[in-house]
Amino acid sequence: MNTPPSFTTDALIAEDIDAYLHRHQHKSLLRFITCGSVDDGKSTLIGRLLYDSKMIFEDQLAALENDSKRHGTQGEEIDFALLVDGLAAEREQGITIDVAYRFFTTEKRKFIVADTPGHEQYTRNMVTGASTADLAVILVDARKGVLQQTRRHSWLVHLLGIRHVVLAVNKMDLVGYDRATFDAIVADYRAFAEAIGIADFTAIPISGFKGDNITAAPSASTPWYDGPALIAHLEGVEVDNAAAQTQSFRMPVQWVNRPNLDFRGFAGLIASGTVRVGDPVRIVPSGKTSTVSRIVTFDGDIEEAVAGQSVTLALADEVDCSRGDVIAAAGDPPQASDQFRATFVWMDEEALKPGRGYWLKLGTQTVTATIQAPEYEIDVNSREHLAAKTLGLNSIGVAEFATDRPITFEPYDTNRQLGGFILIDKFTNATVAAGMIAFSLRRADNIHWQPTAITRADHAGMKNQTPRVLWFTGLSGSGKSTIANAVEQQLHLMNRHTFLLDGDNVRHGLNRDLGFTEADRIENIRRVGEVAKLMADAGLIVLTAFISPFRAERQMVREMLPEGEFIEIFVDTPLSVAEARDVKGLYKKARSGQLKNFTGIDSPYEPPEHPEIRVNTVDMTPEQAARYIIEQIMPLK
Ligand SMILES: Nc1ncnc2c1ncn2[C@@H]1O[C@H](COP(=O)(O)OS(=O)(=O)O)[C@@H](OP(=O)(O)O)[C@H]1O
Ligand SMILES: Nc1ncnc2c1ncn2[C@@H]1O[C@H](COP(=O)(O)OP(=O)(O)O)[C@@H](O)[C@H]1O
Repeated sequence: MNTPPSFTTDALIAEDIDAYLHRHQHKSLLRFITCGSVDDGKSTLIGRLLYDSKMIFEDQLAALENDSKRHGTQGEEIDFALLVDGLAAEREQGITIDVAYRFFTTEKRKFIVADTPGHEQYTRNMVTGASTADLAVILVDARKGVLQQTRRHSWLVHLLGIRHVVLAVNKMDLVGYDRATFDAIVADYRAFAEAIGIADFTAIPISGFKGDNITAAPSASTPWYDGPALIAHLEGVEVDNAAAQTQSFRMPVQWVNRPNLDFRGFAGLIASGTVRVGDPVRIVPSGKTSTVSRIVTFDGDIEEAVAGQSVTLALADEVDCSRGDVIAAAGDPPQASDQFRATFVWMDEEALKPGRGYWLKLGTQTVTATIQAPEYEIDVNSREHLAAKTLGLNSIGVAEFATDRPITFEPYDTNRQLGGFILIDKFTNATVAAGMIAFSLRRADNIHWQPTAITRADHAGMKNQTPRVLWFTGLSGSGKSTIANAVEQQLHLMNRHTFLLDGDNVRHGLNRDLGFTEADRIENIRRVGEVAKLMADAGLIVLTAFISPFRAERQMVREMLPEGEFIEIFVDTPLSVAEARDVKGLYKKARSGQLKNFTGIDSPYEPPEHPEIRVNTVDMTPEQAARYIIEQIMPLK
């Protein structure tokens, strides 16, 4: 029989508070998640863990006893599920809908458990809970065995890099503690686990409700079971950074610590490996090398530090290194690339927009990333690959990513911290996806930025002007082309070197493969932005006349250019006026349903919030509007 683990008692708090706190501070921490369906008894199990570890305060306990009598499903006994299903809304629905983090502790270890919902739609919450966990407890109802949901959760757990899995076969009391039932479920799960690459798992027959094999094993009802109790297993499982410590040294720089002129250090959390004073290191992506001269911590200098420690490194040489860089073992640095392939989970109500720029955060790095249309979506139930043009809420897919500057990373399989990222919508600031990098694309490794001898300043200087991009935006028929034409003519008369890129014309050549879906419009503007940038690099004053209906893409082009070079001109013509003009008869077609996705009718237009210039074509003639614009942009030099 395994020795039952001893939970912390409150006695020590009263006797010697310092000893109590010291003991708690120096215990290791295990983060784990529980996955299971609403009825698998997950909340009851967590409630029991909290209850048995005495981490519930007295008043909460009293409330629990009251609540159990009122709402509980367990008669006069305490309903542990109520402890966990804290939210009123959840109680009403009878399901757990968000990730709840609970803390408890035993004599040997501290625990943070993320309770993730089992409900079909909530992949997002599950991913959130799993992203920081070292272990997953997958609950199965002994009466039902391995279900679709068990398989889905197990696959996600594996995908997210959790390498320790406990299969908790719950409600054994309801199957008469039958060994054959338990063995059959374990055999069934083993076959599945092997197929998806879960190398090993620990199966434990339990009853969260009755308490069997939770704190002591074997329980009197399962004399045939010779494994550990759940708590003993959680206390003993080796998840300290053993693996991370054997890998090569990497530390993403969080900030540069410069308290005075004599000291400059780079602070961060060591993601993997070991670093010693005197070690040669390389800074990625710059590639500069140096040697560690000091390792400074809160408690003074140390000779050696390992994965999981927060330290400040001082280097022997004055090298450029700032937030977002990674300091790594000189002989085995991680890669830096601006194109890679990744698996990602979409977590926003609004679907992925291929081609749009999102903030990508990886460790301490933040860059702009654009995502191509997914190569495929993965059916989380069957793991089949499905064709997909985008990803919606809770979908998982694989796609190629491109970033505006190289980021330093490692494949997620090797290093969760340097391979995992999130995507953030630039306008709403919502976290819209979580992803795992698979590998850098070879084409990114083989394409290098070629420095040219004649710079953009040389080009502009030769033309004796400052490059600009005059970006006209507005509804179809608002007057973009007419006014842009008039502006170009006037600039031409002033001996400026200009070029006008017009929507209709570009769509006949460079962009003739694009239509008017959201994704095509995003790609249209991306390409036009790139061309406008090249022309500005050549020293030209570029005028563009595209509807460019989305703020995000206009912002993307703005960010591609040096500050002040992008001038957004909003041709602010009301829809009714543009429609009345109907130069090309397109509004008529759109209204009659012959033309789909027409801007302003059944496709959105997002007006600029802070355009540099706004022209009102109701009050101004095209010539007046053009003159007004010229006045605004003068002196152009
Ligand atoms: N569905 C639909 N919606 C909007 N516009 C349509 C559509 N179908 C064809 N056209 C014609 O294409 C011109 C707009 O192309 P753009 O490249 O400026 O559009 S976008 O910026 O990609 O949204 C636009 O030209 P302008 O009238 O000069 O704006 C239209 O003539
Ligand atoms: N004040 C004005 N500014 C611009 N265009 C005007 C104005 N008043 C009338 N128009 C007419 O509106 C139409 C605008 O068409 P166009 O310039 O092709 O718009 P867009 O390029 O935005 O689709 C033209 O026929 C133009 O003569």
